[in-house]
Amino acid sequence: MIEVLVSEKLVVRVPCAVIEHNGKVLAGQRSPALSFPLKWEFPGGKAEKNESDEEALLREIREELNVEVEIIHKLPVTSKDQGWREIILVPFVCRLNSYQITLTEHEQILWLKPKELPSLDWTEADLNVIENYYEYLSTK
Ligand SMILES: Nc1nc2c([nH]c(=O)n2[C@@H]2O[C@H](COP(=O)(O)OP(=O)(O)OP(=O)(O)O)[C@@H](O)[C@H]2O)c(=O)[nH]1
Repeated sequence: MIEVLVSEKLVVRVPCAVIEHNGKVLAGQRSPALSFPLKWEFPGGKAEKNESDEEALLREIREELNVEVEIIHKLPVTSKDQGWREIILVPFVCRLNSYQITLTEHEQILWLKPKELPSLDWTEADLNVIENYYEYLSTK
């Protein structure tokens, strides 16, 4: 009999923020020292145990950008199989509540008009987020 070992895949839930300000959206470039070096992403990060998506998002944004944001809309959850793990992105459209951004993790940030977003080299999972954001904008 052939035995097949089916290992459980790690599933990582990552709330992230599409932060709007003055008609533009914030994109963050990952550090060259991290996984997916220099790829662009929406700021956020892995939720900790017993933390809601919203709590994790607000904490990550404080940690990464040192600003407060307000959640205004939840976009559809999107997932990406990365081989050894599955990333579940939980995106929220947010507005900035404080304006002095201090970067603690990202290489750089850019403020782009929504239509300019596809010009960057995003992590694969984010392409769905951008599509869903456009869908949201079209219904506003
Ligand atoms: N914050 C954020 N993470 C994203 C996005 N898209 C995407 O694939 N990810 C992935 O989700 C994971 C989020 O992890 P994290 O921000 O908490 O910490 P990290 O970079 O050290 O993670 P890692 O070392 O596990 O890859 C990263 O692997 C990141 O590449 C996104 O738009 N925003």
